[in-house]
This record gives sequence, C-alpha cells and structure tokens, in this order.
Amino acid sequence: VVEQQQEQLTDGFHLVIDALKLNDIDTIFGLPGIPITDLTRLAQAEGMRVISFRHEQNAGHAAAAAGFLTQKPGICLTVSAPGFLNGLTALANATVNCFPMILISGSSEREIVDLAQGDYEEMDQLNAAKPFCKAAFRVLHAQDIGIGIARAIRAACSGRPGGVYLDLPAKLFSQTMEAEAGRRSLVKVQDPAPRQLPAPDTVARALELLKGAKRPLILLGKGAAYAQADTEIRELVERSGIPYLPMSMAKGLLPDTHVQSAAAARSYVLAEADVVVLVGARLNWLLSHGKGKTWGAEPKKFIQIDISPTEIDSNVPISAPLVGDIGSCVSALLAGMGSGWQKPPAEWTGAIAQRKDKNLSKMAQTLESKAFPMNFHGALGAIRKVVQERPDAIVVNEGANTLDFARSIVDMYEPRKRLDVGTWGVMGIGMGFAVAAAVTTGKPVIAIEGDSAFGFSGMEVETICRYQLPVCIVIFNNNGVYKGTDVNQTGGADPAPTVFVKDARYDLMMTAFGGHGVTATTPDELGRAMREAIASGRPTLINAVIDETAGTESGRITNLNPTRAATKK
Ligand SMILES: Nc1ncnc2c1ncn2[C@@H]1O[C@H](COP(=O)(O)OP(=O)(O)O)[C@@H](O)[C@H]1O
Ligand SMILES: Cc1ncc(Cc2csc(CCOP(=O)(O)OP(=O)(O)O)c2C)c(N)n1
Repeated sequence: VVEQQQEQLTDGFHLVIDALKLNDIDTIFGLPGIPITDLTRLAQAEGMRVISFRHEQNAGHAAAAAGFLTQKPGICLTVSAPGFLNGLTALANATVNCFPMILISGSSEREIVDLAQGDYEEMDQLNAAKPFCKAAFRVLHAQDIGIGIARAIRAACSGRPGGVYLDLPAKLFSQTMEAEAGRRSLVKVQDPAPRQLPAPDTVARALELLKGAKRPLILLGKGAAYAQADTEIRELVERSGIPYLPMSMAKGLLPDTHVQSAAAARSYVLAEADVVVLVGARLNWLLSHGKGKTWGAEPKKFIQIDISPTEIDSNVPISAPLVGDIGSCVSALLAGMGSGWQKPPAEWTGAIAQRKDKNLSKMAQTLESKAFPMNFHGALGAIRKVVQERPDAIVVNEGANTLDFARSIVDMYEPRKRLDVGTWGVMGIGMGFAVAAAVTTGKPVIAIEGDSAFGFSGMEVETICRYQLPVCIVIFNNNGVYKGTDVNQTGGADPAPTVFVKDARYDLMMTAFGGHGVTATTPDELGRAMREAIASGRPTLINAVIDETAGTESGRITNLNPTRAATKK
C-alpha cells in the first residue's frame, strides 16, 4: 500500500524537471551543490542534458548564448548566494543584450532570511536579482512550480527578450503532492513570443520616407539575427538595393562578401547617409548614440524597427518608428514596397563601392603579413581563410585588439555564426559561449580569444574536454592585457599591472585535460592547426604567439579611457 501511495505522489524535484521538459527545454547549464545537486542528478536521469561547469558565470553565459541561438530561454542552474551571485553577471549581460535566459537558483528558507537569522548561504536573492533582469519570481509551493516556470519562460521570450530570475527555496524540492494533481498543475506556454504586427500607418510613413531617400542605409543589429527572419531581411536588402551595415552579431545575415555590404566603407556611409533604417539595432555607444561626427554634419532621418516601444527616441528623434517584431515589420515593408521599388541613385552606391574597394585592397595587403612574431593581421588573415572554408563553424570572439580586428577581418557567411562581447563589451563570455554553441548546434566552434579575455573563463577548458566538444580555441598570446610591453612605473620588482608571464604555454592547459594543445608562431602553422582541429572535432587549444608590441591599449575604444589631468606625483 505504501509503495502504491508513493507512486501516486510527485515532488518539487520532479515537477521542476517535468515543467521544463513540457516546454521543450532539454538542456541545463549549471554547477551542482546544496540545495540543487539532486536536481541536477534527477534531471540527467530523466533524459535532460546537464552541462556542469567550473564557475557559474560561464554556465550563465552559456545559457544566454543558447537563448540567442535557439529563441528558447537558456537555463542556468546554481546553488544559493555565492553561486547565484556568480550567475548574476551573466543574467545582467543577457538582459543588456536581449538574450532570453532563466537563472534558476536554490535559496535559503524565507523564514530565516526574512529574520536575518543567519542561514547557510543566506541571501535575499529575489530582491538582489531584480535590478539586473527583466523579471524575477519565487515559488514557495510545489503546486505553483508549473505556473512559476511558465511565467519565467514567457517573461524571458516575449517582447524584448532578456534575463529572468527564478528563486526556488531548498524546502520546495522535497514538498510532495498527488502525482495527477501535479501533472495538472504544469503549464505548457502557448506562443511565448507572440508576433507583434506594426500599425499599417507606421509602415506607410516609413516607406514614404524611404522612397524619398537619396542616400539610404540599412543597419542590421543583433536583434535582426535573433529574430530568425533571415529570408525577409535578405529580401528587404536585395529588393530595395539599399546598402547595409551589419553590427558584429548580425554579420552573416547576408554574407559579408555581399555586393551591398557597406562594412568596408562604414565611416563613409554613417556620415553620408540621409535616411537610416535601424533593424534590431540600438543607437547606443556602439553607434555613437546616433549623433556627433560619426554621423556627419547633415541631419539624418531614422526609421527604427524594434519590438520595444520605449527604445524609440532613446538617443535621437526617430522620424518613422515601426514597433513590432522584426519578421512582421519587414514583411509589412516588403508588402508595401511592391515589385517596382526604385533602387538608390548610382551616385550613392557607386561612391560606396569605390571606398569599399580601396579599403579592402588596403586590408588585403596587411592580411598577408609574414611578420615574425605574428601580428594581429597576419594571424587573423589565416583564421579568415579557415572560416571561409567552413562557413558552418561558429565563431566566438573576445579581447580588445583581438576583438576589434577580428570583427572586420573575419567574414561571416551565415546568420547567427558570430557570438561576441556584445553591447556590454564584457570579457569572460568566451568559453561559456563556446560550450553553448557546440552543445546547441553540434557545429565546429572557433573561439578567437585575447589572452587576457581567455583568462576569465579558461578553467572551462576542462569542461570542454570532459564533454569532448568540437571547440578550437585560438589564444592571441601577446603576454598581457592589450599588449605585453607595459613597464613597471615604480621601478620596483613587481611586473606592470597589465603584463603576464612571458611566453606562457596556454596549450599545456588543454593537454592537461586530454585535449590537443599546440603552439603556432606563423600564420601557416595557425591555419594548419585549425584545419586539423576542425577535421578531428577534438578539443584543441592553439597558443598563437603574437608580437607583444602589436595593437593598441583597449583596441578601438582607447578613447573611452579617462585622461589624467594632474601630473602631481
Ligand atoms: N524579435 C525582435 N523583433 C524586433 N526587435 C527585436 C527583436 N529581438 C530583439 N529586438 C531588439 O533588437 C535590439 C538589439 O539591439 P542591440 O543589442 O543594440 O543590437 P546591436 O548591438 O547589434 O546593434 C533591441 O533594441 C531589441 O529590443
Ligand atoms: C569583466 C570585464 N573585466 C574587464 C574588462 C576590461 C577589458 C576590456 S578588453 C580586456 C582584455 C584585453 O586583453 P586581451 O589580451 O584579451 O586583448 P588583446 O590582446 O588586445 O586582444 C579587458 C580586461 C571588461 N571589458 N570586462
């Protein structure tokens, strides 16, 4: 009889797993520990893929990248307090970048936390999370687990996607309830990201403005990549004949080699365009807030497609806002354009082509550099060729010079194949994004890493080896943060704050865990090692030796550094 009664019961552990599976979530990125260790074990036993990391921040970045790639919220699972806090940076980064993810953390008992009586890992996590996410929920009763997870999924995916926190106190997991009642309490979210169609008059206004443009430009942001409206976006560009500029994670929506890409003439088109169509791109710091010398002397007119109504007019007045999801907005524009759309004046497209050709031929010479030790351009010239051969590979990229140069040198050919530091410029996304890309797509992953950037998540090399993931890490080893030449200004024995151990052997980190490690000192060696890594599918780390005098401090954003006014010692 007891056994029968047991069979008729379920508990918090199983309800969490059943609720996730009911909503087609099959992967958890996390780090086990009290009170969620058994949840990770049970989830694995119930057929979910549980990827266990060495630091929760990397699990969180993986969950966010999985959200960007799949449009389903990536799940990061952590222990309470310090584990939760470690995941918080990734939750905040997901929210800033509009990636759907849910941070689920075990937590201490409410009655002890609220009386500040000193529980194990005591923290009011729900309130700590709220400033850094789209929404935050706590579940206290087993029968509410279904609705709690449903609310978290919808909050993460609907409207502007983002990070959501879900707080599950330890006691919840062992609560039991009738199995049938438990099943009925689960919620399958219907249409978590409902289409939002633009108002017809806003479409007409936008087309009217675009029709009159002499120097139009389309600017594609990572929202356009996330929207998975690839066919509509390509048709908008090609049918209109308007030159386009992809932001870094929108590269590959159309191949970077596309005749209408204006990326190699970026400064010219931003300064000279008269009407700019923003598609899932914010006029934030990455676009100089839509004003100033970057945007030239002539006032611009902006058409902005965005699912967030309050993004409109954030920095400059938007003449023709189109509020809705990108797929619906672009489809409406295409419908309104009809077939006889007038292409932009040849004077405009010709001027762009001229500048593109000049800049591309100048860059081509630098990519053949045989400098020894390698410089950024020589190494990236080799990587560029490998990515051209394997357009299906996913590129992860972080660093300063390593990031800035790779963004313009390494062409992308397919949508959602480039994952980088995004809106926040956060270092440390590398290995988490690489794990998520490999696990989510099964495709080869090429992580192009500055040596300092790699240091933020480097311990996940063990995770990559443990799951035998097809990740090829290329570390641009120039012996320091930015460059390796900084000198100690106090004359003391300590190394300067930005330099590392010279000629470090990062490749041995990979061999330490059974992967393949190799040092490359020339572009040919680098290219060969990458091709071998991709062909073998084996976790590989290539320690690419880069001239420590190459590059600049902070790459292209050196100007953001405050300047020292006082010279007083
Ligand atoms: N499906 C979607 N439809 C419309 N807008 C979207 C969608 N997904 C995200 N967005 C919007 O895309 C924008 C992305 O901007 P941003 O992150 O600044 O891109 P980038 O850095 O590439 O310029 C955000 O304002 C977000 O609201
Ligand atoms: C979480 C966080 N902490 C610090 C920083 C500040 C920073 C921006 S870029 C960077 C690393 C640059 O060194 P790297 O060797 O990777 O670069 P390079 O050789 O020039 O390609 C740091 C530390 C950021 N952005 N995020």
